[in-house]
Amino acid sequence: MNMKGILLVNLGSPRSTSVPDVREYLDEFLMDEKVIDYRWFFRALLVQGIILNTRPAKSAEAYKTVWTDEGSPLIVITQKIQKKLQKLVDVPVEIGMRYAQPSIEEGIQKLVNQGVSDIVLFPLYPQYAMSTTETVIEKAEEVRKKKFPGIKINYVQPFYNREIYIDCLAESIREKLPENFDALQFSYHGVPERHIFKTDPTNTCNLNDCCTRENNPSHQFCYRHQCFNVTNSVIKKLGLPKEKVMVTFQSRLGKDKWMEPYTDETLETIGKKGVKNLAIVCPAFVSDCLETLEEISVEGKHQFEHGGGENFHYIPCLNDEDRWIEVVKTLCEEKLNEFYLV
Ligand SMILES: C=CC1=C(C)c2cc3[nH]c(cc4nc(cc5[nH]c(cc1n2)c(C)c5CCC(=O)O)C(CCC(=O)O)=C4C)c(C)c3C=C
Ligand SMILES: [Fe+2]
Ligand SMILES: [Fe+2]
Repeated sequence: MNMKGILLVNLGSPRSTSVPDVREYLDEFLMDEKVIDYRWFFRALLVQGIILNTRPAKSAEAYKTVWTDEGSPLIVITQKIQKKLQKLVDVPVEIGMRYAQPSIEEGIQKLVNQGVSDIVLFPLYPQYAMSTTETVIEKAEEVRKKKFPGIKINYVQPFYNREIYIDCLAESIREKLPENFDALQFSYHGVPERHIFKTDPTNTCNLNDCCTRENNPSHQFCYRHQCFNVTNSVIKKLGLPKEKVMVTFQSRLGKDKWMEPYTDETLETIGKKGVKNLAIVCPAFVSDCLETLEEISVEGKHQFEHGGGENFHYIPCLNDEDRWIEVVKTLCEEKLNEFYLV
């Protein structure tokens, strides 16, 4: 029988906080056609001609504020998930990053070296997006065809609507919610609106009410729907009234129209509208990273306080919580078992 293994894939971080390492990372990341979806010439003009002149120095400073002795939080947490999962399953578990190191190719190579030929690859993103799930699968398929034509890869699908995940997220939030809060803000990583239209094979999403309607055919590929779906399912489990909940989108880059409302603008204004005590959670990320630890916990807190808010409470990601590792195990095992059916 073929030997099986698991590859956990996350986004990736720079090798270090030095400006050249951050530049190299941003170059690989932003030159991905699934992230900045312009034609090569215009993408290169924007990324290599403009963004890489100024952004690496700014991002390097931000990375320095979250970096730990062990390295980037995103990588360190992914390694912790790997170690905990390895204790629960009897097949090898490795990690790979979509950008920088350890690469998806390195992760697959480590599994192959242990005799694995049937791989369950888990993109660690709850919601589908062209710039996350889709680019991971495309890259893994490219690597498989070029370097490992004899192996099989079975992909764990976005799990935004899986009850085990929603239960886990809701419980994690419930434990960390402060006693008194005026609002709970769900801040998801944003994407340009164009990305949603581009990946909608049904052409039925208009980024309006349809994203919250039941059974619209575009939901499988609509990041906006999947964010609302997570929010609604979680608040139902928590028994929170809708009036106390906000959904916003963070981390926009460039001049395109990104999904609204924007997290930073919301944080600047809600204090004056009476939200003095705020809890905020970021369910587009399963592990804490630059975008949660710096953009939300530090910058977001300043924005909120600047706009008249008083108590800002950041709720960490699932990271290596035991109940989340159980969810990862279940989702991987479902896909491992599918190999027996083929
Ligand atoms: C056009 C640009 C970007 C799109 C589209 C995008 C989508 C997207 N990203 C994540 C998750 C993460 N992004 C992270 C950092 C980050 N993202 C962008 C740009 C886009 N992301 C940039 C330029 C950066 C780098 C940092 C910076 O300069 O601000 C991270 C953190 C990485 C880390 O090392 O900690 C994550 C995670 C999702 C989920 C997503 C679409 C849904
Ligand atoms: Fe991003
Ligand atoms: Fe939609």
